Amino acid sequence: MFRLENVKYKQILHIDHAAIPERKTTCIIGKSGSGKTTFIKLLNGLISPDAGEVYYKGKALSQLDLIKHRRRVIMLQQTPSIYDGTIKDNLQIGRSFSNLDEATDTEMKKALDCVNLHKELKSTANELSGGEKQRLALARILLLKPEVVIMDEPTSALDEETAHEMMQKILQIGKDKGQTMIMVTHSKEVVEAFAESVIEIDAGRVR
Ligand SMILES: Nc1ncnc2c1ncn2[C@@H]1O[C@H](COP(=O)(O)OP(=O)(O)OP(=O)(O)O)[C@@H](O)[C@H]1O
Repeated sequence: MFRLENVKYKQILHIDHAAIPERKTTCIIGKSGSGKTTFIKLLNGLISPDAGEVYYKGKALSQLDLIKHRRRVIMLQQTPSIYDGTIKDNLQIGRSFSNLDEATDTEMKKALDCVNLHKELKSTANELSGGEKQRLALARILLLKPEVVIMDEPTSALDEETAHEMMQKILQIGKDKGQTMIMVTHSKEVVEAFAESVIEIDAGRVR
């Protein structure tokens, strides 16, 4: 689904070749500072390589409309963006960015349930804890229909048990929708339990 050929980005990444399969869960692993976040930013076009090319379904990203690309390839950043307003506002804003109709209250409550966030839709989003904000951002993604979901350490602010349970649900939902899931993780347990493909980055290179 993704292919990187001779990609260079600053002094940070030098990728001769890497590929990510469609409709599978791929984990990106590697030490802190090795270039994992930079790697996934290249995939959704948040940054562009200085040399080489990233291909999505055989098309060079440099030739694609990146705004449209980012609706198909959604990225959940390490520190999620939470906007002023209620939980409901924060869920709807994702829908509107993706040009989708508003979600119903029932759909929103179901998404919150999936990520074990048991709060009222009218609660103020910025009063949530760090882990709760992370789960709200995940729920926002559950209400969208991307082809690819990229997550940067999605459960770093959660305890192990909650993290595992939630990942299981999110990845299952992704599979049911036929989505490709890509996830940066430091957790060996997550890799063992969920990875169908693994890319290890070591000092900016794929091992
Ligand atoms: N815009 C930038 N300009 C220059 N250097 C950068 C930039 N962004 C990141 N870096 C550096 O590139 C290296 C890789 O960063 P990156 O965030 O991709 O690592 P990471 O593997 O995701 O780390 P972590 O696991 O700690 O999140 C780091 O040394 C970082 O300081």
